[in-house]
Order: sequence, then C-alpha cells, then structure tokens
Amino acid sequence: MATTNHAANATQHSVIVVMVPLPAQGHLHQFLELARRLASAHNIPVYYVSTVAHVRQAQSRARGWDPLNTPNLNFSEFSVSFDVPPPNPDASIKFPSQLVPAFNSSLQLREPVAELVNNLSSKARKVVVLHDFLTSWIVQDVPKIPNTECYCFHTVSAFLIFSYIWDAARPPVPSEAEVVLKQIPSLEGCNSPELEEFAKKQLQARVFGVGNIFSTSRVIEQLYLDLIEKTYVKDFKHWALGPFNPVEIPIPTPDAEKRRHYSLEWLDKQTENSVIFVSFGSTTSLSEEEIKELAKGLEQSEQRFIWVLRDADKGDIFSGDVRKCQLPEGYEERVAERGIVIRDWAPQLEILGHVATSGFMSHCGWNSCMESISMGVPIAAWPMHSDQPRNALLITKGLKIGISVRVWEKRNEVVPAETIEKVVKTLMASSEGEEMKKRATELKEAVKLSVMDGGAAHKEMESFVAHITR
Ligand SMILES: O=c1ccn([C@@H]2O[C@H](COP(=O)(O)OP(=O)(O)O[C@H]3O[C@H](CO)[C@@H](O)[C@H](O)[C@H]3O)[C@@H](O)[C@H]2O)c(=O)[nH]1
Repeated sequence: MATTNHAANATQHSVIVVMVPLPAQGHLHQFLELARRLASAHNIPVYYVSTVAHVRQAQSRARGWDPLNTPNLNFSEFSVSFDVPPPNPDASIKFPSQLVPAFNSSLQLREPVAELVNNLSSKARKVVVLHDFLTSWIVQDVPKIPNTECYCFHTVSAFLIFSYIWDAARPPVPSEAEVVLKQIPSLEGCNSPELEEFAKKQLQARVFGVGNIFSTSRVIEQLYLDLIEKTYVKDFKHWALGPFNPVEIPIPTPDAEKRRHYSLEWLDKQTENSVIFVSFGSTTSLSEEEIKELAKGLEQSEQRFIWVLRDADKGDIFSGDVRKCQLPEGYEERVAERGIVIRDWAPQLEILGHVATSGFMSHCGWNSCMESISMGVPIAAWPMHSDQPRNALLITKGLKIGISVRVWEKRNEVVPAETIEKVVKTLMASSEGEEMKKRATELKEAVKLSVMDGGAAHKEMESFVAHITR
C-alpha cells in the first residue's frame, strides 16, 4: 500500500487534527473547507486522509485556493484496490452503482489511519479526529489510542438527522416542525441495498466521540438543531459550522478572468434574474426518456437556462466508457438564443451567484441546497436518492424557498415535459416564484451576516476551536 505519510515530519504540537472524509465529491468541499479554516485561520496542523483518487479530487477541486500551498495542511493518501462499474441511468433506484464499490474500497484505510493517528499522538498533546458518519468503520480503532478525541462530521442537513430521530421515536416538537415532519417520505427507494449494507456496517462500528459537527447554519436550521440537541445526552456537544461554501463570489484575478468558464460569459449577456440553472450534482444520471422530457419542458417554458447534462461524475473513481447523453435532434441549435447545455464540470457556485441567475432546478444534494441558499436562489426540487427527498421537503415546505418538480411519491413515473414547463414558469415568472425568491434573499442576507465577525457561524467556529484546543 503506497502512502504519502507526513507524520514523520510533524514537530511537537499542542493539537493536531486528522480528517477522514468519505471519498465522495458531495462530502469533499465541506471537509476540505473545514481543513483550510483550521489550518490557515487557526494555525492548527491538519492531516486530510483518504484514498489516492479522492485526495487528487480534493486537490484539484478546492475553490479559489491552493491546497498544496497551504501551510499546516498535509495530505496523506493511501492506494486502495477496487473495481468500479459505470453508472446505470436506467436503474430503478437512482442511487449510483459506482459509489458503493468506491466507499467499500475506503474500508482498507482502517489500518493506515490507526497507524497515522498513533504516530501523531506521540507528537502532540491531543489528536482530534474528524470523521464522516460513513467512515465510522475506518476510525473505530482510534478511541483506543491515547490522547485522541473523535468528532462526527455530518455533511447533511440537521433536518435529515432529526428526521431519523423522528422516525424512530416521535418526540414532541413545536407545531412549526410537526407540520413538516408529518410529511417526511419513507426511506423506501432512497438507497440501494449495497449502500444500506455499507451504512449498517458504519452504525455497528459507530464511535461515540465528543461531539457532532453539522454542515449547516443556525440561521437556516436553528429549529432542527435545537431538537437534535434536546435528544442527545447533556455533555455531548454540537456545532453548526456551515456554510462551507463561500458566501460571496470573489472578483476573479486577471489570470482567473482569462480562464473564466464560457457559461459565465454567456450569463454576463443575460438580463438580471432571467436564467434558471439546471444541474443534478455529481452522482446521478438521467435516463434517455427523462432527458427527452426535460429538454422539451425547458424549451416549452420559454425561459432562459443553463443545463448541465453529463453522466454521473467520473471523479476519477471509475474508468471505462461513459455514455454521451443524447438530446433531441437539432435541440441545441433551436434553443441557442435562450439556453446552453454544459457537458462538463460546471462552475456551480459562480453560476448561482451571478446576477442573471434566479432559479435552480436541483436534485437537492445538501451542498447544492446550501449553495443556493447562500446565493439567494430558490429551487425547483428534483430529488433522486439518499437524503435528497427529505432535503426537498425542507426546501419546499420547511423553508418555503422552492417548489417540487419530481414528486417523490411518483418517483416511478418519468416527469412529463408539461410538469417541467409549469414548474419552471412558476419559479421564474409568477408571484408565487417571487415570494420564494424574496424568502431566499432574506436567508442569503442572514447567512452573509452570520459569517462576519461576531455573527452566529463565526462564533460557532470560535467555540469549536476553543473546545478542541482546550
Ligand atoms: O458540474 C458540477 C456539479 C457539481 N458541482 C459541485 O459539486 C457539489 C455537489 O454536491 P451535492 O449538491 O451535495 O450533490 P452530490 O454530489 O450528489 O452529493 C452527495 O453528497 C451530499 C452531501 O452528503 C448529499 O446531500 C447528496 O445527496 C449526495 O448525492 C456541489 O458543491 C456543486 O457545486 C459543481 O461545482 N459542478
């Protein structure tokens, strides 16, 4: 097993942080951004540990900063063996087939992680291990190592975590939460049996650490964070350290300006609040029939759009031929005046933050939700799997900043073009849509304030750092 192990170079430190993310794009930005904050703003040495493929992905997908040139941030990469099938867009459960083999391969990190932490623990007063719930199995030996402390980093919404508690125990909740929780969809159809099996393994190896970190903000999910806090034992700590995405789009340097994505230049030419961005994250693919209906629906809506249409993220995790999604003949030429189709990785945050963008058709992956809220963009919800159906409920019924396109109960039917057309028009060109936009803008302003000196998110980070370095 080849490793780039920096532990040998570590000098004596008070506290060292080791991060063990799940090797998946959706979990990457959050872990990486927390690593950056701890290493740069708080001067704590951080070790970001994962498979070779995931570390490469992390190094190339940091937003606007150079992870390789960040003092205090070290990458420990371990090569693992695995074989990953390509995505299957026609699968009845949309959970991507290529992911679980990649997750399973990460189980091989158990020994190297224990070895690394063991090594570091002799060089520091304390080693703090921040792990994903889905990497519990990897870190299960850590509590036996002296001078260590474990924290679970949830890269999902607080609403989702509380929805599991609600499923299991129906604790009393305020009416405002009850109205929403009563509508939570069952978990049927959310995960593949392979993922269920993987998650069960994590639950069995669960490490009962010191606290939870949530990838959310108190200004968005205070209601559900309070409910979670009430159900845990008293001295277990909780921090909401999000958002982990930038809340402002930085002005590009002259160099970055030259490399600016063509979709942003296209947006520059559109009028304010006129474009809907359509993208379904990094893990799922649409079937040919869904693509056909979506193409038709967008065209019939007569709204401007940017549509990211590619197969699930290659993300360096699987090799082999990738299907090229087919659009109806002559489609791109026909809609050229109004829309563009991106076949590659898109600069999602910049697109959402552009003044011309005012709607987002999204699968409701949690990063996409947080990014959309941070940029004040209401959502047309098209959930596909995992936490997405429940996130969609939070967005549409809890925060009231969105509308459903793919209704979860009708997930076995292809969403027809007429529904897509209607939803896009409602979001982009109706008083109902304007209301959603207004609420999304209010949330955006609150999030912006929260990350400033003295704001809720800022204070929360200070409290977390004070706790781990105590
Ligand atoms: O062309 C693209 C596609 C994606 N992204 C970014 O990739 C991330 C995608 O994350 P997310 O919206 O959460 O979707 P997934 O990649 O599908 O995330 C997985 O992980 C999330 C966090 O646990 C879960 O909420 C999702 O359900 C799960 O599918 C976001 O930061 C996007 O900005 C881009 O920048 N460009």
